[in-house]
Amino acid sequence: MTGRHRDRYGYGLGIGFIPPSLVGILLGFGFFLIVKTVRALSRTAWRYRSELAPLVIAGALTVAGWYWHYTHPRWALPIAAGAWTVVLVLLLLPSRWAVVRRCWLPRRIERAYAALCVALAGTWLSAAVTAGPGTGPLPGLGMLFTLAGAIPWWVHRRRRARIQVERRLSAWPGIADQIGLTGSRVASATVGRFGYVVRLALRRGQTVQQAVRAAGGIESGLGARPGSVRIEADPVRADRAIVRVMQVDPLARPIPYPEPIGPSSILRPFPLGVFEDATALAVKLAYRNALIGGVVGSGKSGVLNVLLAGLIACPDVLVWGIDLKGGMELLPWMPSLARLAVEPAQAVRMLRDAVAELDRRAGEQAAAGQRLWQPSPAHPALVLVVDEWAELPAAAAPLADSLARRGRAVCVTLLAATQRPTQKAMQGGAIRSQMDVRICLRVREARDVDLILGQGMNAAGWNAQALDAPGKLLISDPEHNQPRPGRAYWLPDDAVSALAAAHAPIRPRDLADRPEVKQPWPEPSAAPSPTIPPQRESAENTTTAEQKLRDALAGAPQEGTEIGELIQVTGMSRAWVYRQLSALARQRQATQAQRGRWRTTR
Ligand SMILES: Nc1ncnc2c1ncn2[C@@H]1O[C@H](COP(=O)(O)OP(=O)(O)OP(=O)(O)O)[C@@H](O)[C@H]1O
Repeated sequence: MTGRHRDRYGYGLGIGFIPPSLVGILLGFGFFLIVKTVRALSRTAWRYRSELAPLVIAGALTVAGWYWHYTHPRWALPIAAGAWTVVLVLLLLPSRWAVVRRCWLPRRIERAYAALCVALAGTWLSAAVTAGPGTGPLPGLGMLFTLAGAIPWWVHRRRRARIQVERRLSAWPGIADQIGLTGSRVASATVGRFGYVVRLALRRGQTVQQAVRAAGGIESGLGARPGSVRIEADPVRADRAIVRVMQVDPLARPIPYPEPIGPSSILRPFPLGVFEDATALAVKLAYRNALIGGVVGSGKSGVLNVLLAGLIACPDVLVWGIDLKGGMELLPWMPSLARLAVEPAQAVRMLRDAVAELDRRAGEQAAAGQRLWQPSPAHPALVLVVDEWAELPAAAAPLADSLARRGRAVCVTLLAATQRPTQKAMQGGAIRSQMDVRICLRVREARDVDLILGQGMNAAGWNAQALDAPGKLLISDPEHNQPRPGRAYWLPDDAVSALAAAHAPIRPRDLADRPEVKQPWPEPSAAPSPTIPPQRESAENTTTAEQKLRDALAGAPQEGTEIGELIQVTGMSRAWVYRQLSALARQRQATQAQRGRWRTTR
C-alpha cells in the first residue's frame, strides 16, 4: 500500500480499491450472518433433538472410542462388562421390579429395544477401544448398528406423539398471554393413547375456574379438536389445573354391553360404561337415590337399561318400574320386574305401596335396633325405576318426596330419569337434593347442567353441553367428583328381552307374595292391566295361545305388532307373552322390530 493510499483510506483495512469502512461493514455483516446461521442451526438441532439423538449418540461413541483407544485401551473389557450388565438388568429385573417398570419403559418391547441398543453400542465401543474405531469392519458395523437402533426410534408412535406434544406446549407462554392465563406454565405433561394430560402451574392468584373459562381458548391455542379439552382441579393443590386433551375420541363408537356377569348384589357397583381414559365406569346404587337427566334422545333410557341389566342380575333387589310412556321403555323388562305401572293412577298406587313398605321396614329396624337394612334375597332392597319423572301426577309428589328423604337407610330407593329436573318436577328441588348419584347426558343449555348435577357445576367445568353422542355422560356421586366424560354401554332391544327372560328365575318374590311381610296392601298391586283379563295357563289354553301368538307374529307388519295386541290375541298374561317372545327370540323365530313391537324373523 502506497503512502497516498494510506493517507486516503487509513491504515491496514483497505483491500485494493475497496474503502476500509466498507470492508468493516462487510466483515460485520458476515459475522452477523454466521451468528444467525449458527443460532438457527442450533435452534433446529434443539427442536429436532429427539430425532437426532441416535446420530448424536453414534458420534459421541465414535469420539469416545478414538479417545480411549489412545488413552485407556484397557477399558475395553470393563465397558463390555458394564454394557452387558445393563442389558441383563433391562431384561430380567424390571419384570419383577414393578416401580421401575411403571415409571420408565413400561412395555416389554421397549425394554427389549433398550437392551438391544445397549448391547450393540457397548460391544462396538469395547471393540473400538481395543482396535480403534477406524479398523476393519468397525466403521461399517457402526453405521449398521446406528441404523438398527435409529429406525425403531424414529418410527416409535409414543415417542413421536410425545415430541409433537412438547412442541405444541413450547408455545404455552404465548397462548397463556392470549387467553388470560398469563404467567401460568406447564409443570408436566404425559402422553397417553388417546391424547395428553398437562399439569398447569397457575400464577399466584389464578384459579381453576379461570382455566375452565379459558377452555375454548386452550383448544384453539393448542390446535386441538373442538370439544376435546377438559379442565379438572388438582385434588391437592389449588394453584394447579389438570388439562386433558383428547386428540382421538375413544367414545366415538357405541360400546357394547359386556357379557352378563351373572348374579351379583346391589352392594356391588354396577357396570355402566367406560370413561375417556378407558377405565371402567361403575356406579354404586345401594342406599342411594339416582337421577338421570338429558335432552330427548340423549340416551336416558339407554342408561336406565344398563342399570336395570345390573339390577335384575341381583337376587337381593326387587325392581318396580314406572313408565308413563305407556310402558314403551320398561315393558321389555317385564319378565324380571316385580311390578310395572304404566298409568298415572298405577304409579301413585305403587309409590304409596313403597312408602308403606318403607314405614314397615323402618319399624322393623327400630325394633331390632339396627340402623341400616342389610339387603339379601330374603329381605331384598326395593328400587323404583321411574322413566320420565316429570310425567308423574301431582298426587305422586309427596310420596316420592317421602321415599327420597327417608328410603335410603331401609334400601327403598329411587332411580329416576327425566329430561329436565325442574323445581316443579322435583318438589321445589327437595327431591333433587336427595339424589346422591347424578348422571347428566347431553343438555341444551348450561343451566340444565346445574339443574341435573347441582348449582355451580357448569362453572366448575361440568360441560354437558359439549357431549356429542347419545349415551355420553358426566357422573357425579361420592366416587366420581371430576368432570370426566364417559359413555354408557349400549344394550340393544333384543339383548334387553334376552336378559329380562334369562334373569326371571332368580328374581326375588314380590312383597305382596311374601306371607312373612305383614303389610296389609290396601289395593291390588300396580301391575299393568291388560284389556282382557289373563286366563289360567292350562296346557290346552297354552297350546292354542302359542299358535295364536305365532300367527299374530307372522301376520305382523314390518314395524311389528304391539305387546298389548299380542296379549289381546292370545288372551294370556303379559308375563306369559313376554316369556314366549323371549323363547322365540332365542330360537331366532321372533324379533323385536321396535321397542315393544314384535314380528317373526324374516
Ligand atoms: N349408550 C349408547 N350408545 C350408543 N347409542 C345410544 C346409547 N344410548 C342411546 N343411544 C342411541 O340414542 C337413541 C335414543 O336413546 P334413548 O331412547 O335412550 O334416549 P332418551 O334420552 O331416553 O330419549 P327420550 O327422551 O325420547 O326417551 C337410541 O335409539 C340409540 O340409537
